[in-house]
Amino acid sequence: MVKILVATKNKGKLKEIQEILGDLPIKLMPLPESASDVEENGSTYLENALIKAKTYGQKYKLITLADDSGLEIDALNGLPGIYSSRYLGKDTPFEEKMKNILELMKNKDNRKARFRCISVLYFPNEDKFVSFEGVVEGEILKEICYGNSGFGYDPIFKPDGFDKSFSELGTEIKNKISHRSKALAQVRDYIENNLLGGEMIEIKINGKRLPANKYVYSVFEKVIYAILSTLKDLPEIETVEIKIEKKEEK
Ligand SMILES: O=P(O)(O)OP(=O)(O)OP(=O)(O)OC[C@H]1O[C@@H](n2cnc3c(O)ncnc32)[C@H](O)[C@@H]1O
Ligand SMILES: [Mg+2]
Repeated sequence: MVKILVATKNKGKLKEIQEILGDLPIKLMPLPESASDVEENGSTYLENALIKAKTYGQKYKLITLADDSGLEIDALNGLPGIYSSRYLGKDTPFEEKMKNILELMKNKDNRKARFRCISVLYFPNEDKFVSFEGVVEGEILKEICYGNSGFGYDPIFKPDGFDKSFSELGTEIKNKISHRSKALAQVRDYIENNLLGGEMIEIKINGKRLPANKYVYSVFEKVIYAILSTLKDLPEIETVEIKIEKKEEK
């Protein structure tokens, strides 16, 4: 089974990634508790996501998924943006960070904001990566609205089209519309098409189905054809069919 290391130290992020990609036939591996911190000193989300993905991917020698994300507030010229984690200090409680933001936003009419997420999938053997972006537009609320879920700045962010904070809306709704879920939808497509084999090959022998995906098929192609050509010549085998199906678009 394909193993993917989820390179985040943020438990809220990890939980969302597990919820969003959990149904894929892959094994998502969290970082060991002992994994050391990395300094996210890049100047873009992509650079920071790559620092995390490469550091842990090379260390643990696994395909690695990392994301760098942030809350961009128009009235604050895009801040905290890529500094979202470090804003007022990395270990400062989020309540304090949010109170500070609400104070700075006190007299601002323009409350437009967005969460942005850049997800990176890194392949240590080839030293290659793919990256995907997701954005959710919304507004900064006038007060902190805690709900039962979410993390970070969720209690002060209201996505467009809803009248509650991300924390109050709950995980199910957040995971359908969030920046992270939009980036991860593309990660999912990439995994399905490139690591799992997007096309299914179906082999029927005497009408009985023997399914295998394109990856299995590509590895065993020659063997399968050799077996099939042998089977074909056996008197008890009536038909041997090979059908390649395109997976339906979601
Ligand atoms: O780097 P890792 O270990 O993944 O965890 P982190 O919390 O440091 O994550 P980032 O470097 O991506 O920093 C993003 C900051 O923005 C916050 N953030 C990211 N996604 C969020 C979300 O979906 N809801 C609320 N806050 C979020 C998060 O709490 C961080 O403070
Ligand atoms: Mg971080």
